[in-house]
Amino acid sequence: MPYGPGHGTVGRVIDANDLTKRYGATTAVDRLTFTVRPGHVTGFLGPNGAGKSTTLRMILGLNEPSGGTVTVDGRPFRGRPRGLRHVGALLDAHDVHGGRSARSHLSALAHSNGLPRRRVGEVLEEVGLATVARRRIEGFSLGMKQRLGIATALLGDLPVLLFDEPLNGLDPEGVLWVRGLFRRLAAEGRTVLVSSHLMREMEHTAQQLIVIGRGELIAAESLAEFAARGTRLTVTVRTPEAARLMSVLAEEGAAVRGESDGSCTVTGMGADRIGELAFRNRVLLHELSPRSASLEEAFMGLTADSVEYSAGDAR
Ligand SMILES: Nc1ncnc2c1ncn2[C@@H]1O[C@H](COP(=O)(O)OP(=O)(O)OP(=O)(O)O)[C@@H](O)[C@H]1O
Repeated sequence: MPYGPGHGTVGRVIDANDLTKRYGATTAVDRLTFTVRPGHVTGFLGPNGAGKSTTLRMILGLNEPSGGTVTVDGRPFRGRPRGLRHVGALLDAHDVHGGRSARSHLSALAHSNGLPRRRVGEVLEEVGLATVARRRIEGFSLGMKQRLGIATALLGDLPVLLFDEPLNGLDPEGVLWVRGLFRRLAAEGRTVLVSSHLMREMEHTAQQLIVIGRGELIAAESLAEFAARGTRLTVTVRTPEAARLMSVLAEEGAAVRGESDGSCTVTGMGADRIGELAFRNRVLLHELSPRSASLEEAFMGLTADSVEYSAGDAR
């Protein structure tokens, strides 16, 4: 897709300041402050109900903040939604008229937003729906609807793009395609904000992260910074003398957990020190493997207190 220097390089920043949204007694978004910059993909992460969609809707001006501000291009919300001429967005892939074809859906949007007709063909090609463009949308799979939603977001060829859970329903090939697309859009100098409730989806998609839980900011940093802060080293140890090793390590301040497969998981102590203590206490080791917690584990650890519904909840 053409996106030349004529579009300029300023005015692609999303700035939220103390952004708040209340629905009666529910605070969906709670004094969120963050900045989303152009040039890389920013993942907007949080468990279900964390307030991601509400935040995206406020960025678009579809919901009015109860407090604070959010600006795109320095312009605050002024009571009028930002249409397809200002910010490209995929909010809900199901929110389309099923009786229409993909082409007529996009043509109607292009017409009502004053966008050139040629964009319809271009975005259909871009998202891989050109060959099914005349089929009714109601026969589309969720993956095809996601592609159509992405086409809608791209229609205006805009510098700021928002995608709410765009990877939902895509097959592995579709996920790879969408990752490549987002990276290219960001490399072209656009601001790309992508929401998800799964770290494993963002791990290979985003370079920057904004993590929220129960409407509050938990982290706003690069993926590398998040990984360094959130992951903690554990060591897997196998020994025929587990009980003795556990007491030796516990005495030295490490936390040791026995696993169902007979191994021990040690936290709070490096593999070197564990090996040294085992040697000194003549404990035979069969395995000593350092292991970093996955980003998914780090994300779940950081948001554990803010999950609305978790396994085991009697709701
Ligand atoms: N129109 C509304 N009226 C009342 N409560 C709402 C409304 N919209 C959202 N909420 C509440 O606000 C909170 C945040 O919802 P939101 O949809 O923004 O979260 P989310 O992070 O996008 O979650 P999900 O991934 O499940 O869509 C939830 O507790 C939700 O029930």
